[in-house]
Parts: sequence; structure tokens; C-alpha cells
Amino acid sequence: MKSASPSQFAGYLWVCAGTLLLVTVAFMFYVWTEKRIDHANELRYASHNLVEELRQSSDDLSRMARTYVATGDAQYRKHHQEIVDIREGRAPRPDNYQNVYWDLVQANGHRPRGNGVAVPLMQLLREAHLEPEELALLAAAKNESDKLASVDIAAMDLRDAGDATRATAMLHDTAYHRAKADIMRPIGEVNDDVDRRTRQQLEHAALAANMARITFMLSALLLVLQVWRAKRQLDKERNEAMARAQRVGRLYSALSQCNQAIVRSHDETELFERICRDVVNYGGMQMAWIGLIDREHGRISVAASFGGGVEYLDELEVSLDVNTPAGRGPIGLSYRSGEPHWCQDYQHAPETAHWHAHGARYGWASSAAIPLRRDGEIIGFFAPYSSAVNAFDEEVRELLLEMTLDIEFALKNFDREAVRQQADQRVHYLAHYDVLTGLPNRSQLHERARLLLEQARSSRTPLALMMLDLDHFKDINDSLGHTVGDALLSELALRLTSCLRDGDMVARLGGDEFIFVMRNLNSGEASDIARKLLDLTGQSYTVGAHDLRVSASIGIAMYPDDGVDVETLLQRADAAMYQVKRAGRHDFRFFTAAMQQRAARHLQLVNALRFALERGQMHVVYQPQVSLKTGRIIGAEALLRWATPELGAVSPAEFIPAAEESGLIIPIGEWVLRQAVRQARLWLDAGLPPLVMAVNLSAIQFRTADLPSHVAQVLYEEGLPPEYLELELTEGVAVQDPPGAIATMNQLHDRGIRMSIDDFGTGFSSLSHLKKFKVYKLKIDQSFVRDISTDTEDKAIVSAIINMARSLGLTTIAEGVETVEQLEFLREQHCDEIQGYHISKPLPPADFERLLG
Ligand SMILES: Nc1nc2c(ncn2[C@@H]2O[C@@H]3COP(=O)(O)O[C@H]4[C@@H](O)[C@H](n5cnc6c(=O)[nH]c(N)nc65)O[C@@H]4COP(=O)(O)O[C@H]3[C@H]2O)c(=O)[nH]1
Repeated sequence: MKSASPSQFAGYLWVCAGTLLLVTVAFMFYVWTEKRIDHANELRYASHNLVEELRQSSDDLSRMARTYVATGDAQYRKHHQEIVDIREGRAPRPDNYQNVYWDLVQANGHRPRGNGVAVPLMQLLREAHLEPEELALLAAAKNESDKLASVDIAAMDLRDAGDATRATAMLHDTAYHRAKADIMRPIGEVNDDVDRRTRQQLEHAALAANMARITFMLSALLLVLQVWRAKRQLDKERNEAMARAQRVGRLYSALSQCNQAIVRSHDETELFERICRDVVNYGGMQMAWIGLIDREHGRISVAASFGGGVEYLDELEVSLDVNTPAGRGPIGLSYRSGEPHWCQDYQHAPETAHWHAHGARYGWASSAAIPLRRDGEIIGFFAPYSSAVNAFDEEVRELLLEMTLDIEFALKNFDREAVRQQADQRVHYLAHYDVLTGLPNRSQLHERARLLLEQARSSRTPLALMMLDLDHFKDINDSLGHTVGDALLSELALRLTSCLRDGDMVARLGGDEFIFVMRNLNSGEASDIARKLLDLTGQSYTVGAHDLRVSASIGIAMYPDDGVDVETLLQRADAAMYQVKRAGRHDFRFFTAAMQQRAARHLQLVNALRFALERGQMHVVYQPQVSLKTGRIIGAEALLRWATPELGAVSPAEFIPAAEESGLIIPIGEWVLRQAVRQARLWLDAGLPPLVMAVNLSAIQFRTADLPSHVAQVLYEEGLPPEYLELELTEGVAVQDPPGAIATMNQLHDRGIRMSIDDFGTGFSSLSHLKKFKVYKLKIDQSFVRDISTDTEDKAIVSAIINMARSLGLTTIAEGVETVEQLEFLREQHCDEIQGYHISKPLPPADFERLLG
């Protein structure tokens, strides 16, 4: 799949050019060697001509001399002289001088014209590239010839002198012949030598020419080969360019498919699958997979795959651990470098060695590992495989990287979408569920309860709606903190859920209030379940270091008897639950019509109480407290009275609990305290006998953080010494948080304020606690006093309380004393003080003053 780069074809062209140069050089060498042969032949020819000219000139001189001697014709002597002159370079050489000078003369009857250059023959011979030995032989021959020419001249002179016979003899005698032979022999030797030398040169030149020819032919062949290769390469490159163009086109369509996949995918898994499919179908890859990092196990798990040979992944072992072979592959390398890894030759690359055998089965020839990032962190890898080596050229890499960027972009979008969906789900959850317990909240309760009611209606079956509220749960929150309270509620929610049957529901309305909606349940079964719930709630809770116990109050409303809609049933279960609370808590009750009235009354009271003080509807009355020892009034209990035009006079026994439950007891109680303290000061100022003013303090008031300082402040502002004030506390103040109650009592005591325990005997005070309380008086509840004249048990209780108080050094006062009998019994038992109608009903201040006076 790899395309040859253009430079490779250019390389081939360069090789062709080089080969062409070689061909040219070989050819030139060949031409040169051929020329060398010609040159050698030429030299040989020239040498032969010159040597021949020496021989011929010598012969011509002899012939001229002999002819002259024979004929006496002067021209021959002239010729003789001309030949000598030409040979010595004294006369110009004839234009077309042939060696046979005489023949020239004879041919046209004219003497040869001397148009050539006058050069001595010996000089020409010296320039004829002859060997020195050859030149020496020719010089010797020339010398002999010159000598013989002198003999010729002497013979011709003799002829001129008339002695033709002797002249002829001189030119034909043995000496002449011998001299001639001495000329011819070296010339022959030189000729032979030149021939031999030339032959040698020719042989060398021929050898070189052959070599040059072979070189030329071979290089020409090579050139043809190179041209063929270049042509083939060019075709290959052209084909590859076309294939690349097609592949790039495919990859672009893969990229476009990838973008479509991003748009169309709804989640990560779908996207990954589409990407793998597109890169195979459109991107020309054989197989592709996406693996995600499994950080827990330090390996890669396949998230999506597509293509031929995906079975490869079944047994694939890839890790990120550099210490294992499976962690040193392309993915491991990419993970550690943070860069894509391109393995262009899968079967031979060292990094894929671990998978060579496995990959060979599927024909992988190249592979890539491209990191996928989310928020900058590598979360996985995109791994395309190809059956061609070098599949990942620049374009493919760029496109794959672009695809990867697109995938990362999509992941970011999915994350945003997921965050948005999570936020939506969270909003939905918060709208329908209670965060602390995971139970349905009020809105979900309404929705589901409506459905359950629908079902009950259509199946004509009963349905119970129960409201469970923890007793004094606020005390746990206040004393141990909300974390402990929350933990307890969570645990409680689990317990309550365990009681549910399929299709029933429990919801938390907030605080410590839980609602159950239970289908197909008659009142008997509802009672059983309520008991079970009370039992479950009452079991101990271990929260951190605390071992806690709580109780609950449950109100039950039944469909269809008590109501047919959620609102009504809720309201009625609430009324029933309220009644349980009023009746002492830790119980369950079914709704009754009377309850409804009471609940309505309660609501009416609370609403009216809000405006009672500002509308001046309240006042305080005072009931005297008498010492049994002296019979004198030693104190007064301040008792609140409330009357409205609509409700008339309302009993404190009715409105005080309503004020406590609504929290209104705080401002009202403060008002009473101030009124009572102010009244005590007025009586002191009026010079009446000093008495202790007893003021009822609700448990809720007692638990306000700044109570001691507030009381001290009121005393200070009203100018009453603290010893004239007595706070009547109920036993309940210490039940929830004994250490806290003791601390408050200590602070009050430190400020000189007295405290008594009201209604003693009705609560759960333990003696051990009582010892720690800084109270000075116990007030025996009137329920015991009422029947002491007739009921022996009450007698015993009252007697026990008085004795116990005495042993603790506490004063006792009996309330609700209405008869002499009661008074007598109390006196017998050494009760210290009494209070009751027998002495006086609670009185307005003026009446009280009269009583004192
Ligand atoms: N049958 C009968 N009753 C007698 C007799 N002598 C006194 N009483 C009544 O007994 C109650 C005594 O007050 P308590 O036990 O503190 O019980 C009080 C007290 O707990 C609460 N209360 C009244 N005023 C206040 C107040 O200002 N603050 C607080 N926190 N509670 C108050 O309301 C309760 C009821 O108060 P009252 O209706 O005023 O009722 C008073 C009083 O009128 C008697 O011989 N026979």
C-alpha cells in the first residue's frame, strides 16, 4: 500500500543519467582506441614512407649518378644534386613528392616543383616518433648514403673528366655495392622494427578497443535496463499515486463517516463501534478496534471492533506494564510516549514480536496504536490494522489523527451530555427523593399514594396510611448534633423499609416524620404492622460512640373509611399521631372523628395564640402556697390565664401544650416570668410579707441556651432579689439530657435562683439524677393528693416521696389540696407545704393581696 516517493523515480533517473554517461565514456574510449589503431597505422605508414624515402633517395642518387655517368646528360647530375638538397632540407620538398624521385621526373617529363617546405629528411625522421635505436640505425644509414652520394659525385666528376669507364666502375664495384648494402640493411631493420612495434601497438590498441567495445555494449545494455526500470518505476509510481488518491479519497470519506458517527452516536459505545466500522469500510483498513484502559488490572479491554479477523482480539493480550512482553507492544509504547505508534511492518517489527505468530494468522502487515484522550488523560487506544506493509503513510496518519481528534471531541461532548443528564437525574432525584434516606419525598409520596389509591379504588380493597413520628427526636439533634441525628434517621429508614411488602411504600416528609402507604390492609393487620414498626423503631441504635434509643408515635388513617384522597388521609393520620403524642407518646392510634375535632381545635388554638399577647388576652393569677408548720402564706404560684372573644377562657392544660408544640411558649413564658417577677417586686414594695414567687417553666424554655442569664436579666431589670423567685421545672427537663439539665440548673443556682420539681411522681426522674439537681423542693403531683384520703396506694406513694425528699434534704409541697382530710394526712406525713383550693383558688393580684392582708 505504500506509494513510492517521487524521489525514488528521480533516483532511477539519476541512475539512468549515470549509466548514459558510462555509455558515452565507453563509446568515446572505444573511438579513442580505434583512433589509436589508426594513428599507429598512420605512424607506421609515415615511418615507412620516411624510411622508404631514405632508401629510395639513396637508390635515386645511385641511379642518377649511374645514368649521368652512362649518358653524360647534365640533367641527371642536376637531379642528383636536387635529391641531395631536398634530403638535406636545402631545397623545398616537392608538393606531391613521392619516394621515387626519378619516377616523378620520368612521369611527366618535368622536374618536380619545389612547393613544399624545406625540411631535412633526418629532421622528419626524428619527428616521426621512432625509437632512439631506430633513429640511430637510420642516421647510420643516412650517413652511409651521404658517403655514397660523395662517391657518386666523384664518379660523375670523373665522367666529366672523360673517364667514363672508371666512373662506371666506381659506381658498380664491390665497395659501392657493399656501401649500398650498409645503407639498406639498417633501413630494413628499422622497417622490421617499426612493423613489429606497430604490430604490438596495434595489438594493445585492438585489445583496448575490444574492451571499450565490450564496456560500451555492457553499459548500453545497462542503460537500457535502467531506462526500463525507470519506466517501470514511473508506471508503478503513477499507479501508486492513483491508488493513493483513491485511498485518500476513501479515507476522507471515512473521516466524513466518522463525523457523521459522532453526530449520530448517542453514547461512547455506539460511537466506538461506528468508528471501527467506518475506518474498515471506508478507510481501507482490514480491521480496527478501540481498547479502553482497565486501570484496576493495568490492561486494555476491547470496547469496540470491526473487520476481518476480529477473532484476533479474542485471545489478544495487551497490557501497559513495561515489565511484561504484552506491555512492550505498540500500545504500551504509545502509552508511555503519549504519541501514536505506527508499526509499518508488523511481521518483522521487534515491538510486535510477542504477537507475530498470532498476527500472522490474520495477515496483519502493519498496525497503529493511537492514544485516545479524555481531559488530557489517555483513556484508551484506537488500533487500525492493515494487510499491507507501510500502510500508514503521511496522509493516512494525518487522517487517522484527525479522526482521533474528532473522537476525543465527541467524548468531551458525551461527558458534557452525561454531566447534564446526571444533573437532570439529580434534579429529578432531589425533586422526588429524600437525600438523607433515599426514600421518596413528599412530592413522590403524593404521586405514588395517588396511584395506590387508584388501585385500591378499582380493586375495592382497603388501604392504610400511617404517619410515624419519633418522640423527642429534636433532643437528640440538639444534644448530640445533626450528624448523629442523621445517622439514626438513615438507620431507621433501613429498618422501616424492611417492613414493607412489595408495592407498599414509605416516604420521609422531612425531620423525623415517615409516611407509610400500605395496600389491602384491614385495621387489624394495620395494628400488627404499627406494633412491629414501634418495636423496630425502639431497638437500640449504635451511632459512633453513642448507644441510642428512640420511641415513635404512629397515627393511622384508613381508606376509604377515613378519607378517599391523599390529603385527607394524611391530615387524619397526622391527627391520630398528634393524639398519641398528647397521650404520652410511644404508641399508635387510629383516626377517630373526635380526633379530628381535637386536631381542628389544636389548630384553632395555635392560630389564636400567635396574637394572644399582642391583643392583651392573657393575664396571670396567683395561687398561695402555705407552710404546714406556720400556716402562713410563704409563696405564690403564678398561673397563666387566656381568654379570647371567640374561644372564651381556655384552660392552660389545653393551650400550654399547644404553645409548647408551636414554640410560642418561649415568648409567652418570658412574658409570664416578667409579670410574676414584677408582681413579686410590687408586693415587696407594698410592704406585704415576703413570699417566694413560683413560675412554671416549660421544658422547652428550660432548654433555651441563655435561660440562666435571661432570668437573671429579668430579675435585675425588675429589681427582685433572686431568692424570691422559684422556677417550677417538670421532671421531663432532665430526661433527655441530664448533664445539660444539671449544667443549666447549676448556673441558675449560682445566680441564687431556686428551683423545684413540679408534678413529682408522674415522670421518670431517677433518684441518682435528683441528687445532682440543684432543686430545693419537690412538688407532689395533685393526682396522688387527690385520692390520699381513700387510696392506700396513693398514700404510700405520697408518704414515700416525702420521706425520700427529706432524706435528700428537700422541701416538699403537695398541690391540689382540697380537703381537710388531705391536709391532715399530709401534715401527718410531715409534708412541708400545701397548695390547693382548700386554701385558695388562683387569684388575681388584688385578691391575692387581700388574702395576704
Ligand atoms: N382540681 C384542682 N386543681 C387545682 C387545685 N389547686 C390548684 N389547682 C390547679 O392545679 C394546677 C397547678 O398548676 P400546675 O400543676 O403547675 O399545672 C399547670 C401548669 O403545668 C400549666 N401552667 C399554667 N400556667 C403556666 C405558665 O405560666 N407556664 C407554664 N409553663 N405552664 C403553666 O398549666 C397547668 C394547669 O394550670 P391551671 O389550669 O392553672 O391549674 C393549676 C391550678 O389551677 C385544686 O385544689 N384542685
